[in-house]
Amino acid sequence: MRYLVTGELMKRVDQYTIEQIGIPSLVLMERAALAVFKEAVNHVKQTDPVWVLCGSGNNGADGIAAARMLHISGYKVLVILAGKKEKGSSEYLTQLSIAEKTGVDVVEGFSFKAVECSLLIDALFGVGLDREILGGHLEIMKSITGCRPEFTIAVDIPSGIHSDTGQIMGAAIPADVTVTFGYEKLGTMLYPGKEYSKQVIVADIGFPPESINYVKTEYFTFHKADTALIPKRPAYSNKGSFGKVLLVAGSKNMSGAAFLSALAAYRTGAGLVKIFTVEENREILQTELPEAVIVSYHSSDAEKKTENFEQLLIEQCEWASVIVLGPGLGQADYVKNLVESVLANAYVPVIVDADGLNTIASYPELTGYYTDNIIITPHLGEMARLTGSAVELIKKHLIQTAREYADRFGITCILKDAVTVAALNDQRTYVNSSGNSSMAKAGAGDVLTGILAGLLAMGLEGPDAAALGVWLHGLAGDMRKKKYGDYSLLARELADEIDIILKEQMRE
Ligand SMILES: NC(=O)C1=CN([C@@H]2O[C@H](COP(=O)(O)OP(=O)(O)OC[C@H]3O[C@@H](n4cnc5c(N)ncnc54)[C@H](OP(=O)(O)O)[C@@H]3O)[C@@H](O)[C@H]2O)[C@@H](O)CC1
Ligand SMILES: [K+]
Repeated sequence: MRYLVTGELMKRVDQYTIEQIGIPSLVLMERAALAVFKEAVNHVKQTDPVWVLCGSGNNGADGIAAARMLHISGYKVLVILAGKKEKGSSEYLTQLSIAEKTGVDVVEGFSFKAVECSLLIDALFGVGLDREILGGHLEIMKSITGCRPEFTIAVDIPSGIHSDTGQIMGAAIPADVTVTFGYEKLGTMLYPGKEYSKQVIVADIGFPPESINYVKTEYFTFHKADTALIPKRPAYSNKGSFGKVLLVAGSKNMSGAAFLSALAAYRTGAGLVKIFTVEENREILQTELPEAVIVSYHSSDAEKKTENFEQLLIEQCEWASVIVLGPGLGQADYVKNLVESVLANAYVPVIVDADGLNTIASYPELTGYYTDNIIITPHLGEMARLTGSAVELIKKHLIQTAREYADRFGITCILKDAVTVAALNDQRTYVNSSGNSSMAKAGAGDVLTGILAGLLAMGLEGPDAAALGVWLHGLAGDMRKKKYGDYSLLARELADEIDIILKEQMRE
């Protein structure tokens, strides 16, 4: 697991380390600058022109220190100061004084045109950026990016990217590499900041582990080693040992979503998967996935809410150890009865997706059935319908939107986008770092619900299953992309990749 921080949390880590632990600010800064210097020398020769754009805060101070290291090592470096010197932080003034005494070339402002820059070190704004960039700062950013530096290293975070949301604050400087300090910032994990940051290197500059415990960040992501969280399968077991997944899914002419979700639940390790669907789907699903148990109903009975239908549905809910509600249900009138009955009769984890969510959006009173057993998996459009907010606004505030909705109802909300975030019902927030655009395909969401169901069926706790499921789903996409590229992925192949991930996991 990797901790992530907002700008504010990072400042508190700095502060704690400096004030409580006693490591001087300039010592941290020296290590930060050294990390930037080490990256810089990988990209230029001593004769290449290097520019270091510096703001007047501590991000700028990092930049000046890195410039001094390059200068002492014989590189051709020019420090460009933006903003007012006299407003500079004390570290900035110290670094500037050292740079001047060591003979570093320093200019104030930027007035040259059509000159070459082999490497730009961007130290204009770090986590201190807290408002829209205007005036002189905006001008200098435009002029410098207009010179098209061959390679850019961002110090801590690309200048102009908000460290909490990844949003562009008026303008931003795109980087080829971002050297960030201590912990990765949310702003480099979320789009468009993720794209501006490109490759992110997290440099250890000496923050002691207690500093992150002290600030108690709720944000985290996973990496490869975290697949170890997948429950082991003991030898002395049977199909009942690994949980029973009930999929309430599919409608007339829509069986694909139910199939994909069921397949993924089995591939992830569930012992038994049952699909509760309309009679019209019985044959096709039995043919496509004979391993699944099919229980069917007539939509007319669901519409009338007949006693037999209710009884049948209650029996399925009692049988299940986890329920998926929604894939391919459609939006016919009877679906409301179906969704309501499942929500009312389920006492196990329920993953609500797709038309399950659209139904709740159409009948908001159904949120009255939400319990801490509920995991919802909306994409942006579904989230917009649930909250009444515009997609564009949600996109800009992914974490905040998911968090607010999850907290309001005490549920887990997995908000799916190019970077999926999961506001867990134990207050932690997972920000996904796996996955790629080849997964933007029909059916990929159904595979996710199946993976989540499989993990829950095997006994993983709701919040852990939610985060791990999202991670595995993206990892499957990344593995597939490595083998076959960007374009041709089919959703079912994600389920096949899960198979390979689990096999590797067993080997380790
Ligand atoms: N010891 C430490 O603490 C360590 C810190 N480290 C480094 O420090 C960085 C954080 O430094 P920081 O807090 O000084 O803020 P920074 O990002 O440089 O911003 C500068 C100032 O810009 C201003 N400003 C904001 N928005 C603006 C706008 N739109 N347009 C114009 N001005 C604007 C605002 O000042 P204001 O104008 O509000 O007074 C703000 O204070 C961090 O990212 C890391 O690189 C590392 O070395 C590790 C050790
Ligand atoms: K920066």
